[in-house]
Amino acid sequence: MTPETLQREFDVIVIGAGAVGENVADRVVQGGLTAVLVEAELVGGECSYWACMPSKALLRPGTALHGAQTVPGAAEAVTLTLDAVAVLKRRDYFTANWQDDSQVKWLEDTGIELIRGHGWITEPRTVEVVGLDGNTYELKARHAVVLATGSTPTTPPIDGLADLQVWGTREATSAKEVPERLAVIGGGVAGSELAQAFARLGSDVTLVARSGLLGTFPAEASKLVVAGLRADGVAVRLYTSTESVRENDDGTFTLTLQDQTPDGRTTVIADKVLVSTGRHPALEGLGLESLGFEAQDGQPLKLTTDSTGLVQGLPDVPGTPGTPGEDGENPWLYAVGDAAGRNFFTHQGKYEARATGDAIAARAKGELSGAPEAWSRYAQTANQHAVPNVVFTDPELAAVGRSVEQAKRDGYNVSSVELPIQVSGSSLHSEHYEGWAQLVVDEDRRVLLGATFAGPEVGELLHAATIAVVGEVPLERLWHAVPSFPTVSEVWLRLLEKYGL
Ligand SMILES: Cc1cc2nc3c(=O)[nH]c(=O)nc-3n(C[C@H](O)[C@H](O)[C@H](O)COP(=O)(O)OP(=O)(O)OC[C@H]3O[C@@H](n4cnc5c(N)ncnc54)[C@H](O)[C@@H]3O)c2cc1C
Ligand SMILES: NC(=O)c1ccc[n+]([C@@H]2O[C@H](COP(=O)([O-])OP(=O)(O)OC[C@H]3O[C@@H](n4cnc5c(N)ncnc54)[C@H](O)[C@@H]3O)[C@@H](O)[C@H]2O)c1
Repeated sequence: MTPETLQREFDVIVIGAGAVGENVADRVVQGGLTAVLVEAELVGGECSYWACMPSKALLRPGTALHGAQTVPGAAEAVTLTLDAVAVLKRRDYFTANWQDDSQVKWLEDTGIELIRGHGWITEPRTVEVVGLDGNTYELKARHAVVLATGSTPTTPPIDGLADLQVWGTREATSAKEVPERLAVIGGGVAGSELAQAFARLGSDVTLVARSGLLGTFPAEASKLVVAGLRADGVAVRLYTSTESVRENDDGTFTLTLQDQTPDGRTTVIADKVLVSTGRHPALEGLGLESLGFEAQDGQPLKLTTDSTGLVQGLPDVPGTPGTPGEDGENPWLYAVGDAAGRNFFTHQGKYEARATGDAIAARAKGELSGAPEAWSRYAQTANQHAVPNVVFTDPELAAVGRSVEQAKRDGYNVSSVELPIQVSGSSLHSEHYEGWAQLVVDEDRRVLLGATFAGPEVGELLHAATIAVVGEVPLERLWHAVPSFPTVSEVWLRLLEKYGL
């Protein structure tokens, strides 16, 4: 067939069909508008195929086995090692073998149109797509264009690295074999989770972190994860920088590391190197320069959005229809999820998507003008107060809201209360259960600003804290939320008692 140029018009164009883009499109269609999703790869995006789902599928069997190994009676009944082939097979199931048919079916059922190809903005409210079918699409949006393009790994400036075929998180989460020796560069969430997953699958893992591990968490919490990784045989190298990476003749890699010891330089040899040193919004090649946005100081381009996801600072081009006036009327460009650069979590991106989709529909119907009220369905207010975050290592880390330091920086009159988790529920859970919990309190209002938990399976404790933070539940009322006996949640009671209630 001869390639064609096809012109189409929709109420809303969403570029990027990850979990976040899908949710924006869903909400605008529920709001009575038409929507098209433009997707260059797989519908479902990073989370479904190369991030959350496969990484958790790789981790869960190890956590289940370790759980059984730490409970007398069960320990005697289980073997000591995972069946790596079966684990990889289960991971393949959770990624649907990297096929997006079921997600495409959901789009069809929901009334969302899909155009496969790379899209970019050519002028206000106009997106061009080079379709994977060979056609070119010129799309016009009556109401909004939404950037839900996700994020891109940030490559660290390590000598030699740029020339080598190393793993990023995509290669690690979709690995077909377990490497004998794996070196992980980056002590953040992805590095910690994947180091443990591969160690438990049988790799000899070295994890190199230039500072502490999981440095956004309180040290008492992250040190439990360091201990957990070391117990699994991971060589955790903290406060160590990677000077260079070289490929050897036999296809292995040599990392030269610098630590803080006097003659602090060592080498590590690995069969695979995983680089997991953070991500930045995927905003390149989207035509944003044509709208006047430019990257600053050699850093990747970053956008600023308001509480509805509306991109701020869109230059007003006189005489161009569809550009916002100085008072912000006629808004049309939004960014959500990883592309918005605020949080890099699927759940929070989907939350942003729901608010943005509803705001677009409400603005189109004249039901919303200007900025929405905080905590209304159109505002991403939780982004400022209560972003939940679980690290799925074993033990897990779970946090929501402000840390003590953040709360002080934001001008709150802060106190905190901390405890090791030692309740009947934790001792029943497993032998030698080790955990730690912290509440961060706004002393002026006597409400929670944040909470952190560390320990086996504490991720499931987090939502109670999220509700308390979002609900601004006074501590005196929280006292009446009685945790069941004998659950690990009894740590809430101990924390409130220690606080003085
Ligand atoms: C290893 C790993 C594990 C993770 N685990 C978790 C977890 O357990 N829990 C959690 O909450 N978060 C987790 N995350 C983060 C989570 O994956 C992201 O926050 C989430 O995927 C962001 O969703 P998104 O829709 O914004 O972007 P994406 O999922 O990246 O989707 C963006 C889509 O846009 C498409 N696209 C980009 N540019 C264009 C273009 N110009 N034209 C057409 N299409 C385009 C891409 O192909 C992609 O499909 C993890 C991340 C990693 C790396
Ligand atoms: N469970 C989850 O929710 C989950 C799991 C994995 C990833 N994610 C998300 O994906 C994103 C990417 O994960 P990530 O672990 O790559 O990012 P991250 O920001 O969590 O960690 C990056 C780490 O790399 C280190 N680093 C940065 N530059 C470096 C350099 N030049 N040399 C050595 N170390 C360097 C940082 O100090 C940091 O510890 C995160 O923002 C996270 O939100 C979430």
